[in-house]
This record gives sequence, structure tokens and C-alpha cells, in this order.
Amino acid sequence: MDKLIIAPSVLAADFANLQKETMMLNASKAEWIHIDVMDGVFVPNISFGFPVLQAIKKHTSKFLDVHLMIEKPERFLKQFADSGANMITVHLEACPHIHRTIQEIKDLGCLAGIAINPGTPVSLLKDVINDIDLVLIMSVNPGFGGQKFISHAVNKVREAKSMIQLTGRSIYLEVDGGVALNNAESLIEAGANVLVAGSFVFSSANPQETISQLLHLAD
Ligand SMILES: O=C(CO)[C@H](O)[C@H](O)COP(=O)(O)O
Ligand SMILES: [Fe+2]
Repeated sequence: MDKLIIAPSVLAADFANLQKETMMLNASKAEWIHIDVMDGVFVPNISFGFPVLQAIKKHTSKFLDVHLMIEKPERFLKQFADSGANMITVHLEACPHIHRTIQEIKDLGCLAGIAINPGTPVSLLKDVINDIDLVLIMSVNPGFGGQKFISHAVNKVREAKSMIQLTGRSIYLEVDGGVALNNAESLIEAGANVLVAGSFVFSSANPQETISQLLHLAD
């Protein structure tokens, strides 16, 4: 699984024109669409929930990568699966029974990911790495788009890549937060194969071209 995937985050899209933004992504080289769900408890911000996911699903056949920044995500997994999620990623910091939560996501027919905050060590993934489909390294403190990239994330990607290689399995290694052309190359070199990009894509003059530029870095 060495191919690079770009996952634009609709957190940075124009919410009043979500259909148009989704169609724009449909016509782009982005394979995934990243959906940031925030509850105002796990993170100090509220974004959106099921109705927005359902609305996007109605207009796309792209892979929907749902990033849950919510406390006790196990309460809502079925609703996210029923609303069209393909991947459900929960935060390790939000799940006291992470192994059970991962099994529940898989039982719902979705791929399962675990995200870790900038202050959480990669080593804490050791006992669940064999059960998951994706590791998400946060390169900002979650809760807001448009923040500055924390460069230590590159070291964490390298560490996660080694851990993944030891499993012998294909596991997506995703980075989220402040990703742009000036840091994407080092992330790819370190082993990332899914790059989330919100403001860098949506605030650019030509988002489709920006997605292609990020993809070309892998060549
Ligand atoms: O999970 C997130 C924030 O918690 C977002 O996915 C992330 O911030 C993407 O936005 P940007 O590329 O603008 O940083
Ligand atoms: Fe995200």
C-alpha cells in the first residue's frame, strides 16, 4: 500500500455550498473525503454530525474517512456507519475500552482507525496495532482547522511506520493537521500514505490543482 491518498477535510469547505464542494472533490484526484466530527467536549469546538455526513454521502461515491473527535464514540458508531462512513477513526485518548470499540467498528462493516494527539506516544498503539486498519498521527492539537503544523509529527510517523512494518499487514498511516506542500514531502518520506489537508486545499485558488500537486510529491 505505497500509493499516496489525499483526503481533503470538508471542515474547511463552504458549508453553505456543500453539494458544490463535494462535486468539486468528486472531479479531483482525491480518493478520500475526510469528515471531522467534534463534540465540544473532547475538543473545544463543535463541527457537525450525522446529517452533514449523510448529505455528503448523497453526492459522492468517494471513500468517507470519518474522524471522530468525541468522548465515548462507542455511543454513536452505528449511526456513523449507517450514515455512510467507510472508515471510522476514534481517538485513543477518548476510549477507555479501545479494543472493544475497534471490534464494534469492524462488526459494523467499516474499517477502523485510531488517532493519537500530539502529546500521546506512538508506543501506546502496540497492543492494538494488529487490530486496526489505520493509524492517524495528529500534527496539530485537534479541534480546529488552519493551525500550524507540529513538526515532531514527522518523527512519530517514522515510529508508527516501523511498528506497522513489524505487523506485516497493510495499515494506512495518515497525518492530519496543517499539512501543506512544505511539509508533505517529509511526511511521505517518513512513511505516511494518507495526507489530510483542509485549509491548504480549500483556501487555495484551485483546490483540484492543489490536490494534484500534493499527489505528485509521491512520484
Ligand atoms: O482534525 C482536524 C482538526 O482537528 C482537521 O482534519 C485538520 O485540522 C485539517 O485541517 P487543516 O488542514 O486546515 O489543519
Ligand atoms: Fe481530522
